Amino acid sequence: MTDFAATAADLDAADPLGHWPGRFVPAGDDLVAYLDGNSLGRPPRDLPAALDAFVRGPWADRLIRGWSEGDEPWMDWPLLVGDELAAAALGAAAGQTIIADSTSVLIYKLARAALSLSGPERDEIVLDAHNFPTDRYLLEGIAAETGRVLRWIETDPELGVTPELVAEVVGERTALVLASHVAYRSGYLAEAAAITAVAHDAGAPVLWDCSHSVGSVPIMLDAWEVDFAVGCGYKYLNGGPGAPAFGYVAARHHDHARQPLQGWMGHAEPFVMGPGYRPAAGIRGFVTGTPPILAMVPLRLGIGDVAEAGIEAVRTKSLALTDFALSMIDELLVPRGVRLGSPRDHDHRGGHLTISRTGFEELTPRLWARGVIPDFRRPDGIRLGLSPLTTRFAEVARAIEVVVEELDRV
Ligand SMILES: Cc1ncc(COP(=O)(O)O)c(C=O)c1O
Ligand SMILES: Nc1c(O)cccc1C(=O)C[C@H](N)C(=O)O
Repeated sequence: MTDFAATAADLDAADPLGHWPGRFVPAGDDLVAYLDGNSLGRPPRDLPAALDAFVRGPWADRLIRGWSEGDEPWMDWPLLVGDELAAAALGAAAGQTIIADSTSVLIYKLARAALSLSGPERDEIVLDAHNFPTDRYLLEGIAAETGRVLRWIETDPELGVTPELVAEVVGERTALVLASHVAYRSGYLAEAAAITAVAHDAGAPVLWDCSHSVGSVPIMLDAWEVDFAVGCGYKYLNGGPGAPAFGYVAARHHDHARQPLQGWMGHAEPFVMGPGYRPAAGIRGFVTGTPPILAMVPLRLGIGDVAEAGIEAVRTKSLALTDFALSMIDELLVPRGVRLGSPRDHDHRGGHLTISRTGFEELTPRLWARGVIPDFRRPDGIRLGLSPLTTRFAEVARAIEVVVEELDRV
């Protein structure tokens, strides 16, 4: 039998990103393994000082003048921090990304903006039947609001969207395709460039939900000719609970796509406070209300961390972590009746793995009680989220050993 603890120690010792977990605030002594950084990332050690500096500096001193004065007036932050993320992790040129709102709100805004590009003859919204609930629910509402219908991509829940499946359902009635770059359950990594091309061949724009890839898997929005994209700030970007999301709109759509939440901060002249709405030029027209500046302080740190580590190095570590977990799953869990619900090949594997077995719903609280923190996704999946900057191989080894111990106890 393989000595996985020893292998993990070797992998940690040789890991070029091995110092990164030490740059995050340590958890209490009862935490054995945190395998949920794909749901909520960890706080960087520098964060308390950064928050303190922001509160005492720009906020306390500058007060309302902070919006318009200083090196980086807060009015600029949605675009400024958006550009920092675009450079670090999105493969997008400046001027196309904002930080604002939640992912759900940005899905609404950008899906409606995408639909504003076509006429009523394009009456179908194409989406993955197994996409994250908020994506499905939002588009259900948008379809009802705009007199369109949903057309489902019938994905295998243990895989995800493929160019072939998308090609089967798009056509001259397609107004929009929405899909997740990495599937929230299976971790399937979609071929974003190929799927975008399939949608474009049918004359439809694509909105990518990159919540489970941003900060973990390299994204090339410009090169893939993506139209719209969104993603969470609190997962691999470690922006903290409820961190604002990012929204990307390709420059070619700025003059044509209209988003529906016409707030004063997206107005061409917000402080004129005039009678009618006139969108600001460029990506600023996709901002709605006052930007969550305080919440961008941790997000900026997280984006800076990804930039410093390098997204390619992050991806290399991510694949090494999932490779290692897979070797343990195959040797220790498959013989105990566990099934892998995630793709094996690197080209289609995101940053997390799902393992399935009846009884996992009851097992999850027992793992949490022992300080091993993955999450459970119905009907029978335990999701092992392996966030490259914060997860050690030793944690993976210990977590899977605890799963084995708990399975053997039953
Ligand atoms: C694919 C995907 N989209 C969106 C969200 C969340 O959106 P929000 O932050 O608005 O809750 C999540 C996770 O919660 C997700 O996994
Ligand atoms: N966003 C979450 C939240 O606000 C509370 C608890 C969990 C979450 C999640 O991140 C769910 C997650 N997007 C998922 O992939 O299941």
